[in-house]
Amino acid sequence: MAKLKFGTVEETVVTREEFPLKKALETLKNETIAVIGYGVQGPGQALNLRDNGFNVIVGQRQASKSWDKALGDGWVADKTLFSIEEACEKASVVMYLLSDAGQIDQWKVIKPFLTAGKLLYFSHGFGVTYKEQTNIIPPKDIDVVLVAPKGSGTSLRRLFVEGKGLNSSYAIFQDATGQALEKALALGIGIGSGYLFETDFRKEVYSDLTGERGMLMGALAGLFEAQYNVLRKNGHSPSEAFNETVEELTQSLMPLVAEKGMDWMFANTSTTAQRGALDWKNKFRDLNTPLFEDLYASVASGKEAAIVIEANQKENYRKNLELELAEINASELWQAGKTVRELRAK
Ligand SMILES: NC(=O)C1=CN([C@@H]2O[C@H](COP(=O)(O)OP(=O)(O)OC[C@H]3O[C@@H](n4cnc5c(N)ncnc54)[C@H](O)[C@@H]3O)[C@@H](O)[C@H]2O)C=CC1
Ligand SMILES: CC(=O)[C@](C)(O)C(=O)O
Ligand SMILES: [Mg+2]
Ligand SMILES: [Mg+2]
Repeated sequence: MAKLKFGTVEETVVTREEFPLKKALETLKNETIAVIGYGVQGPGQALNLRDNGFNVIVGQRQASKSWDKALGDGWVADKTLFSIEEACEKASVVMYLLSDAGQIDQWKVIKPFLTAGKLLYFSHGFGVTYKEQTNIIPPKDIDVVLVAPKGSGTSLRRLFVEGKGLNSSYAIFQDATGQALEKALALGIGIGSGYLFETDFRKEVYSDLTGERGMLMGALAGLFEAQYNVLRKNGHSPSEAFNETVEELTQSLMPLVAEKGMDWMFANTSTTAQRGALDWKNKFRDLNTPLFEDLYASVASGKEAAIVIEANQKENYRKNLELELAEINASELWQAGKTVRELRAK
């Protein structure tokens, strides 16, 4: 495993060069891999494994949208597509990719199939870390590992089809067979990860929940709204407010950050922008640090997990979520975005 310097800190990273697909296939050649759940990660991981030549089947609740999606992707009922129970029975590797709430609900169903020597795989540290709330306590005589793609299952699949890879983190919670690490890395390569970063279950879930509630999704969405509203209140048109809040960020500036970092983005903007942004950066950092501290504490205390679990148990959860998303879509900000996107020159 490669030791790479991140700033001054050395970390373990697994590369496709040292763990090529051939080695991954060899490692798992006697395994039947069942991907349980066909929502967002399920399809991405299952299709990449299938295309990479692994022996993979899908387990999914029948009479559901996800079941139909699996059929549409070429999984065949009673051949490669089964009920959750049947798939778990056939499998030696169970990839538990139901929603985190679904995992709690179905744990009693899959647990009897987790017999000695099998491997249980997660893409999140949620279930195991918050065990007081989830009751997900794996039997002692199985391997328990995690490979968590750092992005949407949709991106995992898209990048794979383009011949690229999405990076993932990996962790070993339990090594009953002595082969847990080898198998976890083989699965990580098999699902189409580019590079694999070492972590543990707790760190994965704390950082992931912080990231998605914070910068990656919650903070981003909230800051968009705040700036857009202020511009609109001061008489700017929707297109102007949208362009200066979202469009320029996604189309021009973030690609520069992705390419070569923040100083590179700054270096490619005007001196006027640079001076002002460098000063305001510190104000935004200092004002938001306490909010991020609150967020991390809420994650670490298990409060965020409790909120998710409770919300997901509500009968009308999906419907309410759709209403919330529809409300965002209907807002002037995102309606303006729709028109602006149509005006992108091809
Ligand atoms: N969405 C993503 O791109 C990412 C997800 N993850 C993790 O991967 C895992 C899977 O997440 P997603 O793909 O987002 O899940 P999802 O929310 O798309 O749901 C996956 C499947 O769970 C099934 N399901 C839900 N509740 C059920 C129940 N009570 N009984 C039976 N089946 C049920 C649904 O039919 C669906 O096929 C989670 O641990 C998540 O945190 C990790 C990285 C990114
Ligand atoms: C896509 C991803 O990595 C997230 C945001 O953490 C998630 O979907 O849970
Ligand atoms: Mg997440
Ligand atoms: Mg994530």
